[in-house]
Amino acid sequence: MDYFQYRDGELFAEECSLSQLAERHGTPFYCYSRATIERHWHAFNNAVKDHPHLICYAVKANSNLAVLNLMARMGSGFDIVSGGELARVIEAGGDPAKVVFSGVGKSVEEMEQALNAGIYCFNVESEAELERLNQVALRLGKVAPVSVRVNPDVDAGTHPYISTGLTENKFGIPMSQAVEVFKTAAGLAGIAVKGVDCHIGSQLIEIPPFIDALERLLGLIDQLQGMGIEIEHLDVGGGLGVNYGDENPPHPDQYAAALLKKLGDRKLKLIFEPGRAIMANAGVLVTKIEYLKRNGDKRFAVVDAAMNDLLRPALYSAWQNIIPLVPREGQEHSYDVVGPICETGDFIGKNRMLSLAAGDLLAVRSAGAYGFAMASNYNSRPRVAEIMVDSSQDYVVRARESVQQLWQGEQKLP
Ligand SMILES: Cc1ncc(COP(=O)(O)O)c(C=O)c1O
Ligand SMILES: N[C@@H](CCCC[NH3+])C(=O)O
Repeated sequence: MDYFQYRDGELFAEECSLSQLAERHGTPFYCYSRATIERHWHAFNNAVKDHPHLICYAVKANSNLAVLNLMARMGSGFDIVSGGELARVIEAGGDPAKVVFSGVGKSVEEMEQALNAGIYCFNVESEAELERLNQVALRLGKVAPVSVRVNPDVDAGTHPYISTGLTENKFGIPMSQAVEVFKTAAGLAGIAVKGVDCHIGSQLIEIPPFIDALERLLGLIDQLQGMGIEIEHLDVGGGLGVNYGDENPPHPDQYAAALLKKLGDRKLKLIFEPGRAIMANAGVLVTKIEYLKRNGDKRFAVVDAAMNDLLRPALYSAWQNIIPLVPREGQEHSYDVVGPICETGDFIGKNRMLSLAAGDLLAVRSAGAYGFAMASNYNSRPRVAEIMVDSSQDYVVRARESVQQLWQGEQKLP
């Protein structure tokens, strides 16, 4: 079921015409579908409903307060990577007691903030971080709940920029050092060992790398339990991929079934940190064609959205589908869809067969995750509006930035 469908020759988001939204709110804008977000979250949650678990939505994928608030209403937990994300979760009504804190560079201030908020667990990524966390916790008279992120050294088979589970990546503690680090952790008065976690990469479209990682982690957990170090939960990270084109990733049901089978009769609580799988296909970026131009044989559609609004194509050569809001009859040509930014890498899509005219509106699909969240003001471009549709209602969940906001906080010399 796709909540972004053509009706009478026009693309809708749920019960809202995207062209009408463009007329009312201007372009470019992100549009998210509430029903899609909820369906994707429940797909994950239902996939493990018979096993103790917590879905911790990865806030980095899309941290809009309205999105986080929907998660909170469904009872979701959150995976955060900064104090800013923790503040957003709390502001959105999320429960800090369901927050796991990932990331290799937690500052003292972020540790204090998270300890005072009473988060569920710190996903610790190095021995140095463990020592710092211990000291901060002791100073505050608290005990920090900790899971150690282990780097299982498996090849996730994804883009090198979004692979995280190889020894050459900066994330986690190598498997060979894991037992020692757990022993250290168990002996620290400010630390309570709770779990083991990993996250091997993003946009994984096959199950075997997840299972390889899980096997290694279970071996470690069994070894730790044999040493008297009790492990309550296993956090398997995020990373489940989505269809941008024809990837055909496993459904959360298949993914969870494979994990649960491997888990056997172990009583570990399972934590998942999905980001993309919930948000990517719950959003589109709507943009208008400013100009069509030809340089020799090459045709360009110059649109009003750019790499500052959607970075994935420029950063990872990511492919996202581009479709017209109102398809027109007529000759198709191969276009590069490019933005107004002064960078050769500023493209949204290349070699797309489309029938276009200046002024047409296009939707870039699968833009709900790592879209607005990675937006910048490069070329002094105000960040675009974000709209959430809920059936026939639309809500501006983030207003388009004004030009004045661009220099907020800046000062000229006296
Ligand atoms: C620790 C951690 N958890 C969860 C995620 C979310 O990943 P995804 O959006 O691929 O589900 C990421 C990002 O890759 C991550 O680094
Ligand atoms: N931002 C990336 C994913 C990175 C995942 C963060 N750990 C993307 O758009 O695909």
